[in-house]
Amino acid sequence: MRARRHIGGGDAKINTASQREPSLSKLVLSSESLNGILDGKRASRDDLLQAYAESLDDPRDLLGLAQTLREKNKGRTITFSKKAFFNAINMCRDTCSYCTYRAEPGDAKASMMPVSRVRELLQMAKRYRCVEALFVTGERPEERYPQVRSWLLREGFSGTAEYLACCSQLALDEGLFPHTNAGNLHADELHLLKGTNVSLGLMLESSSARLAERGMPHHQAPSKVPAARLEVLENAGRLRIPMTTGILVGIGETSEEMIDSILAMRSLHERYGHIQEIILQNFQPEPGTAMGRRPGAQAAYFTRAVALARIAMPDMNIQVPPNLSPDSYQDFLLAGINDWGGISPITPDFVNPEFPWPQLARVDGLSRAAGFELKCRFPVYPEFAQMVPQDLRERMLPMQDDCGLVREDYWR
Ligand SMILES: O=c1nc2n(C[C@H](O)[C@H](O)[C@H](O)CO)c3cc(O)ccc3cc-2c(=O)[nH]1
Ligand SMILES: C[C@H]1O[C@@H](n2cnc3c(N)ncnc32)[C@H](O)[C@@H]1O
Ligand code: MET
Ligand code: SF4
Repeated sequence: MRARRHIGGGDAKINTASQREPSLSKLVLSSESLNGILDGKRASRDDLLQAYAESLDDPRDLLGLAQTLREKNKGRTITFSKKAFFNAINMCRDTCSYCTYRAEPGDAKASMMPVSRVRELLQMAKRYRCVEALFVTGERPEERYPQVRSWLLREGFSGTAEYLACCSQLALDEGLFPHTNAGNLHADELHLLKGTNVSLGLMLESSSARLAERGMPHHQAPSKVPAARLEVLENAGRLRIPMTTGILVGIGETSEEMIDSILAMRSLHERYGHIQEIILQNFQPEPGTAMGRRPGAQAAYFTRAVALARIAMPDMNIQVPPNLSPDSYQDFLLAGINDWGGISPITPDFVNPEFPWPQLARVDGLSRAAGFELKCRFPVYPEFAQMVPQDLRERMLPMQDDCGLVREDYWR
């Protein structure tokens, strides 16, 4: 027997959305398991597999439930981070077949940012009233390239982590808040960076070891073996570091593997309580890479992945970057997201350089038209700020509003 239930009928809070999605105001969930989740039951693996399978015929229940859970837990706020992207060192020990970020020493796009250039860009970022300094590097570049090691030594550092700690301190001194994603780091490196970063990032990408097999995207990327990524994320949990993680959708995983990846992130958070947000990144083929002629993640599949993440983790912060879906990103507001991630007024997305950031005014307008209020957050979400060292937290106070977000008069 299938349970039927009406939710949200006549509820003023979903009026705007129902203008875009007329079915929502009289949402009927036709499966018993979805109704249970709506009532607060934790979604099981079978629930998610079934919800996905049923959504192939008609996605409305899946999306309706995701949107309702989002509203219940996150209200009508959509956040973003006003950031500058520091392409710190883009040489990399690994080679992922989707990646156009990595460079060989001597390439025109090779980057090793001297501390002096980092400081200049920080000052410009501050003039544009950015809040976040996002530091990104390849995977342990000095282990593969002697040129990188000797450059680091000339700059006065024994390795990439030490260099990043110095860059992060500079960011704090210029009034920005660092968030570093340098790939897999050892526990002592995580500990070092916790001292200067309000959060760290490490994409799980996928929990499927199959993707590291011959002919698959992570075959030449030992750091992307799921056990290795999960170990770093666990170490970060033991160190109580607010972590951003996420998955890359559409790189050859099955829908079952995509669901297992979502569950792997949920399990980490249930054990350590430190996953502050989950990024769902849709694969976009980049010219010149091994996967450059593959199709990008299919929009309908990706949207289901977003909704499943919300259903698996009703109160998680869930992010989709707007630049990778330039014509349709506003649709993800109705699939359960509550964050747009970093948007930069001054630097490109070095990972997907073909995809410029949208203008803030446009993101603001589209969010508002869908019934959501755009707010600027720090690279650490308010509910995770208590995990941040006291001295860093104090630096946030003057820029902070009553909710722990960035004051309007600072960023607008
Ligand atoms: O908030 C984050 N966003 C991260 N992002 C998202 C990024 O800011 C953009 O939203 C996407 O690159 C959009 O293309 C990354 C994007 C990359 O392409 C590569 C690495 C990252 C890493 C992070 C990260 O650690 N934290
Ligand atoms: C920094 C993050 O960027 C993502 N990433 C790397 N290459 C691509 C691509 N072609 N399309 C989308 N995301 C990508 C990965 O998830 C990586 O972890
Ligand atoms: N190399 C790191 C990773 O893949 C971070 C940057 S990827 C462009 O996790
Ligand atoms: S995605 Fe990260 S690990 Fe993979 S090749 Fe690019 S820089 Fe290296």
